[in-house]
Amino acid sequence: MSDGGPNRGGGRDSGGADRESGSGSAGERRGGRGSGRPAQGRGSRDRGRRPDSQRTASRPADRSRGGDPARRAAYDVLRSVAATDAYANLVLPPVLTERRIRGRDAAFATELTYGTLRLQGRYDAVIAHAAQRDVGSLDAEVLDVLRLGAHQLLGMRVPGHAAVSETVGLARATCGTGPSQLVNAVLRRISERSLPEWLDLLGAEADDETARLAVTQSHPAWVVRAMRSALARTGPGDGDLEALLEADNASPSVNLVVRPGLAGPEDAPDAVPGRWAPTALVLRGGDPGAIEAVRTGRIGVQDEGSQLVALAAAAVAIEGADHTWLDLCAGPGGKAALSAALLAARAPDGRFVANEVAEHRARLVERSMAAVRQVLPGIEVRTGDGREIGTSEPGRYDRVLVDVPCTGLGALRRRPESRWRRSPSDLATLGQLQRELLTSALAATRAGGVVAYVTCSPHLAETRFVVEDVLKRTAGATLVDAVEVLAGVSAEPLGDLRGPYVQLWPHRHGTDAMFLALIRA
Ligand SMILES: C[S@@+](CC[C@H](N)C(=O)[O-])C[C@H]1O[C@@H](n2cnc3c(N)ncnc32)[C@H](O)[C@@H]1O
Repeated sequence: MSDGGPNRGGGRDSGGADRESGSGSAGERRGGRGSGRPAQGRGSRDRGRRPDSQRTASRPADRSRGGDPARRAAYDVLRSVAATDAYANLVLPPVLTERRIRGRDAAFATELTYGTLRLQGRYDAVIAHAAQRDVGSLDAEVLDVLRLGAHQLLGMRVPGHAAVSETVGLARATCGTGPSQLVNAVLRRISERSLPEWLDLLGAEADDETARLAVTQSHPAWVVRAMRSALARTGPGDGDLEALLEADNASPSVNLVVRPGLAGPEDAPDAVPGRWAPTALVLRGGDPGAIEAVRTGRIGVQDEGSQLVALAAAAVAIEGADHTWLDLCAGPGGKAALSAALLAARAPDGRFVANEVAEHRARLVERSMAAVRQVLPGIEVRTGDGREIGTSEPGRYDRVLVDVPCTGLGALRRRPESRWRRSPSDLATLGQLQRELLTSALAATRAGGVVAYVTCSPHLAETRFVVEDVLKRTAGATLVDAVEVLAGVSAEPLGDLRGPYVQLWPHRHGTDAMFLALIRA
């Protein structure tokens, strides 16, 4: 649960803005829990304390007429996400900039937007109960307003009276007076129970354990089942399934990667060393864009799990030449930049090809690689279909990274809406593409070279099933124990990993759920 920020009754700093790379509100990370009940006295006291410099430029009367700017921004982003399939982390920052919503108001809007999206499944069940009707029968606009109100009441430290009255004001401004009365009635009913009381109630009504976890932890049931199966196959079993789902609902910290040969930890003085990857830093707060080394690309923003798999891909021993590397699916370029910097340290005259099928993402790769070119001139960024490289350049590369397009179920913390957009049918389409890309990667690798197959999904259909299928059809290819290789690059033992595959987890390692298989061609 998160702090509300000033004028929202919490009165504590709710931290910096969330972003794809994962900063998020410090309030949520602190894990404090409000009562979820009205707290009028606390709210009015805190309103008086709010420094002027932190206020959004609107008077209370304006806020109750039109909804306050932070709540309005969150509402508009939710509407865009629903209506245009937009990504919240791309839509929100420009909205905040254009409307000059800054500081703690920006942090409030960010937490309200991302928290509401992540916990939408939970809140829809609460709303259905309180409204005594199916949420599908509500207008989409009204439902979004109710979700925002539910998150303020049950997921943030906003006093009940402020959450209800400000959200009713928002409903009046966006949906009209009639719907605002419904919003008022439903939010008042929601505010009568605390979050634990609601979770007990919803859990008790669920048909089975999967349904209970799906509704209380706000994940589609098919994702709960997939996570259970994946946990059961990796290390200590699935006893911590609920902890995983909870971790998916929290904002991740911002991880930085110090690109070898380009920068050092002293270039990010507000960060502390990461736990596992020697290249990783964890930002203690603030905007990574304010760091000069980040702006110039010597340091990047990258999940520590992504760093670990790139480090392991570069570390696995190969005999003979080791200077021609390929990243088959490079966009937006985080792993390519780290890998190319590692190649530069080993072979400054080495050649690194970063391939990406989407032109706009290839431009992002170009940008990620700009600073690395200083230490590795032999970088080529290409736009093309990775499935063709195995045929056009057979046996050309010493090392190939194939970080395939996937459902992204391992990065749900960073993509608040993605769990509601994916469906099991995506697995069939992606599975075929993943097999073709891995087959091409193996064909592009010389005998004795190595392919690193990576996903940011733990779904078995995207991880070991793909690898095992392709291996059956590829003569001479053999698995290398990726757990052993990773142990050689990690600063600390990663615990109970079961080889030959590596599967990282948000709740066990604090990383995205990255999967790694190392295959010798
Ligand atoms: C998981 S992302 C890669 C992330 C990247 N390795 C990084 O660390 O920044 C997968 C990428 O594969 C690209 N892709 C999808 N189909 C492809 C294909 N047939 N050939 C090459 N790239 C493809 C997608 O556009 C996407 O940018």
